[in-house]
Amino acid sequence: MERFVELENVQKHFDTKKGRFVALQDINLTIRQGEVVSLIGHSGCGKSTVLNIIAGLLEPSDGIALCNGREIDGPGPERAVVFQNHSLLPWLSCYGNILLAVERVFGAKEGKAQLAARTDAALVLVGLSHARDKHPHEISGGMKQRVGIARALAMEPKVLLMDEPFGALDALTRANLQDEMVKIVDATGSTVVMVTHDVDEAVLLSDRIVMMTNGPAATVGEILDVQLPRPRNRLALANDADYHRYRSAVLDFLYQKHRRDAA
Ligand SMILES: Nc1ncnc2c1ncn2[C@@H]1O[C@H](COP(=O)(O)OP(=O)(O)OP(=O)(O)O)[C@@H](O)[C@H]1O
Repeated sequence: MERFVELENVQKHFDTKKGRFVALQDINLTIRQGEVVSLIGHSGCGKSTVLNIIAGLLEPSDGIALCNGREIDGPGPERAVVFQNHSLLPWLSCYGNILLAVERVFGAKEGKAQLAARTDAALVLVGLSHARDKHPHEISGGMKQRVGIARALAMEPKVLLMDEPFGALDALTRANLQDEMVKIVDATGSTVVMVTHDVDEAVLLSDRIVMMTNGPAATVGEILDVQLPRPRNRLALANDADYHRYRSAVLDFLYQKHRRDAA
């Protein structure tokens, strides 16, 4: 598989009132096309900073970030982001929110019918056709998050970046959405980079789990290859020895090797 996102010796510091704070140091990571990669680590270790560098929302202080062989020099539709809080426009319907993004990306070269077809297809993908005309305040948190995912996918990004996309949801809704995401990833072959705190989510969804050390100067500690066959099924995995082995490896990294006591 082709190298797709590359971080080479990335360092990121922030100049604060108290002086320079080095958040990331020596981050080296290569993500291949079609791969689902999770970033996991304790709070504040720099997961979002890594994601934001790939998104082009933050610039590395040193080193280089590449997408498809080109230096990332700002946000772009090839790298769509889904945040924890859906960030939908409240005055637009579900359909309108997705259409807006679709128009931005494809509006210059496609007609209205094509743009509408893209929008409808995205709603179908996340099972939300029935809610197409509803506004964000009329739907649940899980549905809003699905609209956010549909909006990102409708842009046909080369990489889908997700920052704790299910973090604000209750456990059941989160599980449902994770299951949907498993299917969407299988169906679309998307390249996904996802920040998560949830070990089960990481194992269920990922091809590789990037485990980060604690900051300051956080870096990639270990990378776990998750070789569970796809399609994956939550119930079947509950009794799968390999699943539990992967899960234990992540827990061991977080709570033995890189334990961080509560502040
Ligand atoms: N703009 C900024 N200015 C100063 N420090 C920052 C800034 N952005 C992030 N940091 C610091 O950099 C470190 C990494 O932050 P980041 O948000 O990437 O961590 P995280 O692993 O995503 O955390 P969480 O899991 O709690 O969301 C933290 O110590 C944070 O306080």
